[in-house]
Amino acid sequence: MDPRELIAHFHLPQLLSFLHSSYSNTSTPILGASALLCTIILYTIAKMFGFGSQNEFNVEGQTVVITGGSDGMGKAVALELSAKGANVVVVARTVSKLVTAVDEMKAKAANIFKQKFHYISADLTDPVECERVIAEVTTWNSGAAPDIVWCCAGFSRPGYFVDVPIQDHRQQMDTIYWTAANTAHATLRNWLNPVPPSGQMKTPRRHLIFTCSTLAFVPIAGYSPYSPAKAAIRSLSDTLSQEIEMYNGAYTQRHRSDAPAADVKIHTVFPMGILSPGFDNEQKTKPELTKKLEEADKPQTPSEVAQISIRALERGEYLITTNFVGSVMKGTALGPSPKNSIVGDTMLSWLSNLVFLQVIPDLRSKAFAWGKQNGLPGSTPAS
Ligand SMILES: NC(=O)C1=CN([C@@H]2O[C@H](COP(=O)(O)OP(=O)(O)OC[C@H]3O[C@@H](n4cnc5c(N)ncnc54)[C@H](OP(=O)(O)O)[C@@H]3O)[C@@H](O)[C@H]2O)C=CC1
Ligand SMILES: CCCCCCCCCCCCCCCC(=O)[C@@H](N)CO
Repeated sequence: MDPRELIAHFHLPQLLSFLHSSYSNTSTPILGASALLCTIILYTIAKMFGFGSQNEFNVEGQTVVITGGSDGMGKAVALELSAKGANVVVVARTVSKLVTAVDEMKAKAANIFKQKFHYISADLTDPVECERVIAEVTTWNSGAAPDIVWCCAGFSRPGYFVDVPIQDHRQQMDTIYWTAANTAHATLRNWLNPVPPSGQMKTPRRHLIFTCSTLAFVPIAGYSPYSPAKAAIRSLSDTLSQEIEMYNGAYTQRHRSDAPAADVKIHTVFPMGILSPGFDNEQKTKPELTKKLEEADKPQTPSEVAQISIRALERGEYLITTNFVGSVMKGTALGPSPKNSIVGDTMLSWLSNLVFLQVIPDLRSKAFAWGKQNGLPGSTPAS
């Protein structure tokens, strides 16, 4: 509903008299507790919609590196950030797609005279290539390190565990986990390099962003080559979000001892299905059972996913989901990860844990019924 409509239907005097009549017989402690509860809920809702908070992800004039920036979600992120005034470098292997992405970014730029765009072709499964990318970006950026690095490279090769050749499982770990870990390693080695007090300049907070999948939270049969690599990224993200605090603590003392050049924040985005070239490709090998189990997913366009993720970064979120089902999947697996909001995330996890009491047995029984009905994959079904 349009918020203006809501306001139009809102009659304050009636509401006040209703509240007065319902509370006139209530004791003071109950009134106090209710007021406190309402305040907490309103505060949480206001926070969730970003009211009253400043932009935690201002990209105007910043230099951003996006791996996998030539296609799908990565390219959509590149276009959004270009429209917001960022300088953008896209990194992937295929040059032709990179050239197109740069042309599209130029067309979307907020101010083409101020912003600059670049591409680097690299296979990020190779850590040496990741070091080269960060060095090349720094040279291109007049000697300054990038301000934001967003790891989007990766694709999914679904299939049943035993049917997928073991080298394909290893390759998924390379393209999903290692492209992200190599990029993070090269980036953080650059960002966290100690700078003496005399060399410190006013540098805005830097952001390292991983792109995961809600499959890192919830298992779905047919994704065994992919989900473990995404779960590993989530674990890396959680560990780094703690480890980085040591550097951020040292940064507060930069006036008197060696410290990194800037404060650093880690984030991870967990999309559901994205209608990308990668998605079209994975549909070709995806088992029918997997398609059935992920029926609750209504894939989003790359630009929707990019816009929703950027808005969440602007609110300063850490683990980011892009729709309701994704949030429920996160809620059941939140565990020890840092929260975006203590009240909101705690309530979400209670709700999700109740929902998942039913969801996991349901997914398993669907798999069982599938085998009973269709037999082994590739074999002739019983008549
Ligand atoms: N599509 C989906 O349904 C979902 C995707 N995700 C994740 O979101 C991210 C984006 O996915 P999607 O939009 O589908 O992307 P696409 O598959 O459409 O594009 C993938 C991008 O990554 C690049 N890339 C792949 N391998 C490498 C490599 N070894 N080195 C450098 N670049 C590489 C590709 O370029 P090139 O091949 O030229 O190198 C391309 O730019 C991925 O991490 C994916 O796992 C998460 C949830 C759902
Ligand atoms: C109310 C809550 C109910 C929850 C039900 C759970 C249903 C599971 C949906 C699984 C969706 C998986 C999308 C991942 C996409 C992805 O990462 C791949 N396309 C790889 O690229």
